[in-house]
Amino acid sequence: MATPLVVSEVAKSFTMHLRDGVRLPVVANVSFSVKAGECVVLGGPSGVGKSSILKMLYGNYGVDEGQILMEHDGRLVNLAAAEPRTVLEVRRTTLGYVSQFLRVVPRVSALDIVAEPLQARGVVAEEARERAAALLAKLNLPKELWALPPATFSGGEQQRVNIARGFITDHKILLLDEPTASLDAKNRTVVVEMIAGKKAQGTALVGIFHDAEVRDAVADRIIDVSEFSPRKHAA
Ligand SMILES: Nc1ncnc2c1ncn2[C@@H]1O[C@H](COP(=O)(O)OP(=O)(O)OP(=O)(O)O)[C@@H](O)[C@H]1O
Repeated sequence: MATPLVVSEVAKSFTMHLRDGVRLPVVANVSFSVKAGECVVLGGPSGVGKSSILKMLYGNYGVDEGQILMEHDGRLVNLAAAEPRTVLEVRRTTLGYVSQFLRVVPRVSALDIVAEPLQARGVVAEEARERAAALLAKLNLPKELWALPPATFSGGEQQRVNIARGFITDHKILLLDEPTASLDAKNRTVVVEMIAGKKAQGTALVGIFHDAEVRDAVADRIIDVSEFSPRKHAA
């Protein structure tokens, strides 16, 4: 499909249960679409709702109104209304996510953490590990770390393991939450190249990048999330 992701009139507010159920509107009328091979960056000031939109797109946050349409397995799925089982199925094969921080699994090596999403899609262990090793090498993770669980790694080392895990599959839609925040200039450049590679393969990307240089290097379009501020719509 030429447009793998269509977001239509999505609205979200948080209910503060510890404050007498006060409702805090965050975004309203969020509408945009992302074409195959395009990288859309969510911009705007701190607290405007960028991460909340990304979490709704991944199905981590519920959606009050609107639709999040994704082409999955030859059909259209509205992730905003999908059953948890469907959300998990879409995540396995269509929708990838690189979070800001690695979720460390005790006793599992960096190499196996990176190889796991491929094995979950049926690739044999040896090939999955080879591809994981190639990505870790590309991201300059020292080889002596590959067999170790990343719990003791530095912030930038953990982030590179996380990026490798998110980029190893060929998901058609990839969400990136500040993937370069803890990286040095050399590795930021590697990630910019990896994003360009995904675009060339036809992946639709949505990301948050606070680093202006990275943002300008990867973005085809920047959406100012202030446009979706409920206060703006009420005015
Ligand atoms: N789980 C939550 N419960 C209550 N309020 C939340 C929750 N998540 C986010 N918010 C609120 O929603 C608003 C938007 O937060 P969000 O993290 O989406 O902003 P952001 O644009 O990503 O900010 P930043 O650039 O600082 O990361 C903020 O006012 C925040 O306090």
